[in-house]
Amino acid sequence: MKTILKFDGVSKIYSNGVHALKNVSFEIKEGEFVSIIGPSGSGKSTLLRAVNQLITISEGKIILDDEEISKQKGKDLRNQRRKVGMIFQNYNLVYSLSVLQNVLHGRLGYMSGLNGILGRYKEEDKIEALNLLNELGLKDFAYNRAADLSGGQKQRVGIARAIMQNPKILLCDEPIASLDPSSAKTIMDLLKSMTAKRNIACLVNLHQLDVAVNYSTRIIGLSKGQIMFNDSPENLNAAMIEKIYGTSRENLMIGNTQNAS
Ligand SMILES: Nc1ncnc2c1ncn2[C@@H]1O[C@H](COP(=O)(O)OP(=O)(O)OP(=O)(O)O)[C@@H](O)[C@H]1O
Repeated sequence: MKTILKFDGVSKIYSNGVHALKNVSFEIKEGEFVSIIGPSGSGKSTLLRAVNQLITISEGKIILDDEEISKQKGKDLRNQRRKVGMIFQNYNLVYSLSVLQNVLHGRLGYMSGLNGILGRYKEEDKIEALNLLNELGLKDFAYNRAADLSGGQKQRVGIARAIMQNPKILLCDEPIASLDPSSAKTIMDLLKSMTAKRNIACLVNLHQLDVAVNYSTRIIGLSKGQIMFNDSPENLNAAMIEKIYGTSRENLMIGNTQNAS
């Protein structure tokens, strides 16, 4: 399997002096589903935002699909960013627009500025967007305003928009943090199945340890900006959990630990 993302000795020091990432190195291969866990402030969001240069790293290299994105600028950076789909905790939809228009926004990075502003999408893009909405159980909502949907449905639109971008990797920043447990399961199941089917890698920030264990092919555990663990979920034992969170498993809200389907 091809490596799609590589962090090589990456550090990030914010202007206030906080050392949010310390010499972080790891690789993600095509089709992998990798969760990043760790206590609040351990650097999970910083790591995710570094991937497509939403923040500039202080040291090291980030290689995305064989090119060093941490050195790229302008058009090259824009082209690289097309390979990275994003899923947000708060969905980041345009609520005044229809569900279909929101999904089509996934194609904006491939269009000229004028065509994008005027919403001149290709017919094949519209067909693909409708097919994706069908796959996600939202076809009947295609012409509703995004504002009318429930949280779980909004996140499904977020997934459709990200996949519409034809990415090599999806970055998901706490994708289920705003959802009830049932919608959260639906979203995790969809994220896993839709990315596996398309061989898209998934890098997911999670606060829910049980979810990370149930869904991931690999878990990266961060503590104070450093990688403490980078292995399969089966190897995440109680001692390691304590090392990552600085507290025992009993003191964490874990939830149920049944395997995901
Ligand atoms: N823009 C910023 N400027 C200065 N410091 C920042 C900035 N963003 C994050 N930090 C600091 O960097 C450290 C890591 O933050 P980060 O948000 O990456 O952690 P996190 O693991 O995602 O936390 P949480 O789980 O609470 O979202 C924290 O100490 C945070 O206060």
